[in-house]
Amino acid sequence: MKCKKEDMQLYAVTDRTWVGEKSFEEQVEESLEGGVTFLQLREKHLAEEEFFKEAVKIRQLAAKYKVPFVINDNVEIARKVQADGVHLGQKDMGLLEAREILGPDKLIGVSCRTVEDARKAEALGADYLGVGAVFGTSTKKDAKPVAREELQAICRAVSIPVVAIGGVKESNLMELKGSGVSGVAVVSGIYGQKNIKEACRRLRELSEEMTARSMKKVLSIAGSDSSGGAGIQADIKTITAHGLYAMTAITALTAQNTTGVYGVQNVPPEFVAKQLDCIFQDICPDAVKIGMVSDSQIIHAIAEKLREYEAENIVADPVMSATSGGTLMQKEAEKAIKAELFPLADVVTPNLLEAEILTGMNIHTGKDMEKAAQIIGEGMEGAVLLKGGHLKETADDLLYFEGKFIWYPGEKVENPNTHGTGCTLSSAIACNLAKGYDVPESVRRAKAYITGALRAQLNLGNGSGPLNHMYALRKENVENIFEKYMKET
Ligand SMILES: Nc1ncnc2c1ncn2[C@@H]1O[C@H](COP(=O)(O)OP(=O)(O)O)[C@@H](O)[C@H]1O
Ligand SMILES: Cc1ncc(COP(=O)(O)O)c(N)n1
Ligand SMILES: [Mg+2]
Repeated sequence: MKCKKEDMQLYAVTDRTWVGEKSFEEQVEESLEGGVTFLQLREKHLAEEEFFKEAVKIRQLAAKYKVPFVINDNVEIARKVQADGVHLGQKDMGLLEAREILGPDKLIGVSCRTVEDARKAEALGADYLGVGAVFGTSTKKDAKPVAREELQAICRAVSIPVVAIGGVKESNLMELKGSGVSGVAVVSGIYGQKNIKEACRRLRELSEEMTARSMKKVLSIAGSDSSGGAGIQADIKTITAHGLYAMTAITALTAQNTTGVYGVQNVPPEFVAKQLDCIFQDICPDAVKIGMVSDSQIIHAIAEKLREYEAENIVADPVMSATSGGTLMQKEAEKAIKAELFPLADVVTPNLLEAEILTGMNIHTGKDMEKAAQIIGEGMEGAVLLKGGHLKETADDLLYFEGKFIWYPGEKVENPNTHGTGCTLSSAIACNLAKGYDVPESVRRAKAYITGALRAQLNLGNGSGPLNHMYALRKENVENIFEKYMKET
């Protein structure tokens, strides 16, 4: 399909009614900055020559933001400025004629209001449909709203993307949930607003929520911790607390609690690979965190699959032992993790003890940490985060990123319950990478999250207990949210 459903998320239709202090181009650029995903230039009264000049400028802007750009009605201008396509209303030039002029590769969008028209347009080769008006609109006063049932039926009848148009604004956008549309087309809700960029940001967020495409997915490849504080369980809680969707590939079962590790059962490497096939062939993750991987065959299987599926945003935590002291990685696996997983990672997150083993040096001072991070980073394109949780006075972490050192100073929280801190930190970094933050910002945000989870002072079990992953959702907040939900449903 030439036109992706995601492109329809926030489809802006220009209107020069509100040109004043800001020029038309400034307004369009602001909307692109705010997150518009598709741009239609709509001019009703410009002379041909001016329309052409303007279209050239707007086309460049759209290209700068890598957003598809179409012209309303005017196929000739679309051809001359080499726009990505054209949008045809019911009374505009016919689809076949436009296709003849523009060729097979350009996008042609068609306005329609009924299932019959929608089917016809798809059969004639339309790339997407604009259906409306879905609400009463100030732009087209005579446009009678299309009933929700009809909109739903249209979305079911065609396989090309459908964008809802007509009177869409922040206050009514969510009413389109469940209708099957791929996004919304907005005119005055964008260009009639004082702060266009902010309006677009909010509309985009709402539209993503409406189409339920907004949830990023994070995969944890790690071991299960029966006590729920580290490993897979810590990762699922962390990912969920970040508002994201958690998936898992389990590498080992551990029988452990806050006092120790009492047994480990590794999962056969082929079965780790099988879990990864199932994940990547269906719900492809936006980021991957790797935790406990106890032998080199499992490591090899993981590396192979991550390469095969070209996984992105990989955080590798070289877990060697539990806070309580139990061994979680066999000695022979140390080399494999360095050789096979580190080169694939965007960030690796050793603690001080792991860094000593990986480098063979003793680490006591900040300078030692810098030297160790540099050594670990050799032969890797990604960054090294050397965690300072085991320092005596502070909890300063060090990031070695693109040849530079970035320190994240951290106060040492008085809390003996640190089971799962490393797991939690690495999955929080993966969450932030999935959300689109760069590595230094992802680390900053993850560090803030872990500090809050330690400050919450949860105290469970007889040994070094787990963190409160849910601390940001205080009890009263959760209850309020739930109460509100119960009233609404
Ligand atoms: N007592 C503490 N106070 C504040 N931050 C801590 C404390 N213990 C650990 N951290 C932080 O938790 C994260 C995990 O670090 P660390 O405990 O060293 O890893 P690991 O769990 O792998 O041993 C780091 O950001 C570290 O600074
Ligand atoms: C299954 C499993 N994976 C990892 C850890 C390390 O935990 P930490 O986050 O304290 O380093 C653990 N204890 N158990
Ligand atoms: Mg650790």
